[in-house]
Amino acid sequence: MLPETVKSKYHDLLSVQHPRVKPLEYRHEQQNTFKPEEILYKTLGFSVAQATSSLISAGKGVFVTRGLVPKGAVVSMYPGTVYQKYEPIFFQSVGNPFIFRCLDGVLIDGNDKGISKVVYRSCNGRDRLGPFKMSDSTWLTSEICNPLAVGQYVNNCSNDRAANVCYQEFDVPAVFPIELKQYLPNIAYSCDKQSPLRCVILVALRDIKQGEELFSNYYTIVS
Ligand SMILES: C[S@@+](CC[C@H](N)C(=O)[O-])C[C@H]1O[C@@H](n2cnc3c(N)ncnc32)[C@H](O)[C@@H]1O
Repeated sequence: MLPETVKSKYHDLLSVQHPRVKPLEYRHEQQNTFKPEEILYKTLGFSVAQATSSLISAGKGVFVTRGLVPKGAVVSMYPGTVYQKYEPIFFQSVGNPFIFRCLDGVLIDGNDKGISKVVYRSCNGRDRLGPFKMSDSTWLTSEICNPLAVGQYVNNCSNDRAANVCYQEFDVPAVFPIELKQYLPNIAYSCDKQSPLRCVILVALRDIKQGEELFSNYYTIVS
C-alpha cells in the first residue's frame, strides 16, 4: 500500500515488529529522555502549554512557559478535524466553542472531548497507511507529542489584553512528505483527494515573554 519511495526509505522500520502496548516502565523512561516540551524549547527557544487563564471565568488559556517567542514565530497550531463547507457538522457543533471558521468557510473542530474526539480518532484510523498515521492524535490524550497543538485554547483579546498572536491559514502542499503527516494535528473529515488539507497556525505579532498568556482576535485571520 505504501509508495515505493517511502517503502525504500523506511525499509528497516517496516521490518521491525512493534509491540502494540509498550511496558509502562519503558514509556516513563522514554518520557524522561525525550520530553516534547524540552525538545520544543531546545529547538525553538520557547515552549507553550495550557493552564488556567489569567482572565476571570475564561477557563483555560495558553501561556509561554519557557523562553521567548520572537515576533513572527509560529507559536502554536490549531488542531482538529477539517470539514469542507458542504460536509455535515451539525451534531459536532452543538454547544462547541472550538470550531474555527476559515475565510472560505472550511471549518476546523478543535474540541478534544465528546463526539468531536471520536470523529477525529476515527478519521485518523481510517487514513492510516501501513505504519504511518496521517495525523497526530496525541493532542487528544495526556501524552502530547506535539506541544504546539494547543491553539484551540487561546483566548480572545479584550480592551485590556491586546492580541499578541494572529491566525494564519494554509493548505498543506501535495509534495509534503507522507511520513511527516503523523506530526500534523489535523485530519480531513472525508477522504476527499481533491481538497488539500487545511491547517491553521498562530503567529506571534510581537516578542512574547515567558509567563505571558497568548491572546488572538477571533475575528481576524491573515490569509
Ligand atoms: C476556543 S475556547 C478557548 C478556550 C477556553 N478558555 C476553554 O477553557 O475551553 C473559547 C471560549 O473561551 C472563553 N473565552 C475566550 N476568550 C475570552 C475572553 N476574552 N473573556 C472571557 N471568556 C473568553 C469563552 O467561553 C469562549 O467561548
